[in-house]
Amino acid sequence: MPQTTNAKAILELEEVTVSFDGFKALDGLNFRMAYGELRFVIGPNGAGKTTLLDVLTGKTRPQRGTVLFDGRVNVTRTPEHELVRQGIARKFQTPTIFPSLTVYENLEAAAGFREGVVGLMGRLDPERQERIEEVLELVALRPRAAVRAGVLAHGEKQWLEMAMLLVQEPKLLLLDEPVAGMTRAERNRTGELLQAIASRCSVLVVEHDMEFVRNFASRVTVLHLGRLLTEGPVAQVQADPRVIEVYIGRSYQAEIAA
Ligand SMILES: Nc1ncnc2c1ncn2[C@@H]1O[C@H](COP(=O)(O)OP(=O)(O)OP(=O)(O)O)[C@@H](O)[C@H]1O
Repeated sequence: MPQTTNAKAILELEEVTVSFDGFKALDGLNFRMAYGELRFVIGPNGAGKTTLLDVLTGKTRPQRGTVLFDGRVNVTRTPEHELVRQGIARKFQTPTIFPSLTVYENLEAAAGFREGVVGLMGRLDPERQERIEEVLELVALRPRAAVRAGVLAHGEKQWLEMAMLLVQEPKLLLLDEPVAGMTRAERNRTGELLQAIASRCSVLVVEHDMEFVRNFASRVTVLHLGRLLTEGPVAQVQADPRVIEVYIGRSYQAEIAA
């Protein structure tokens, strides 16, 4: 019943407040995301973007507000490892791959990880092998499957790490500045990849690179001072005077109008 599924939110935050010694990194934040969305979150430095990701993974616990994942998981009261098990995956900027293992072995290790199976020593069942094959295809790393991960290019390492998260079949993938340090070609490939990934799971991307956001985002959320400033299609958000205002003095010409 796709209609029902689409209507349901993968994420629902209500009035979420996170204070650090009285300073509100998130200040009554309301945020909703539907299943299958590729959502970009932008905002000036200190807007609360990283704090939002920290709340979603259970790393930071809000003082106020509710966070509901998948219509049933009370995020603020669930241990971090349980949130991973429930399907929230986060990719940090620095890849955490095993450099001395091949691309395929990295994926085997990741595929075995979720169920506590020792993927490196034993054989994976056919279902997991099939999942690895599928994901290799998706991230276009099939030709590199036998290559040691340590020698991959920067972009390829990032895609491998995304693939390692995808073989664990998350419901929600959180990405923190996925294109930082990438070449233009790598950024374009990553944009296409994120759109493809969104057909398998919901994706929330925190991003600074405005050109990338313009090229690949459909729906954008703008945070400012720990609150939701505005939200909507990328063109509408870019033209919003409030968004222009908060970016002025922060290289607006370079970041937004380039
Ligand atoms: N552990 C902490 N202790 C104290 N203050 C913190 C802590 N974590 C974040 N902050 C503050 O909360 C505010 C929001 O930080 P956050 O990192 O979420 O912003 P951001 O939007 O991710 O910014 P950036 O784009 O610079 O990464 C900042 O002013 C930051 O200094």
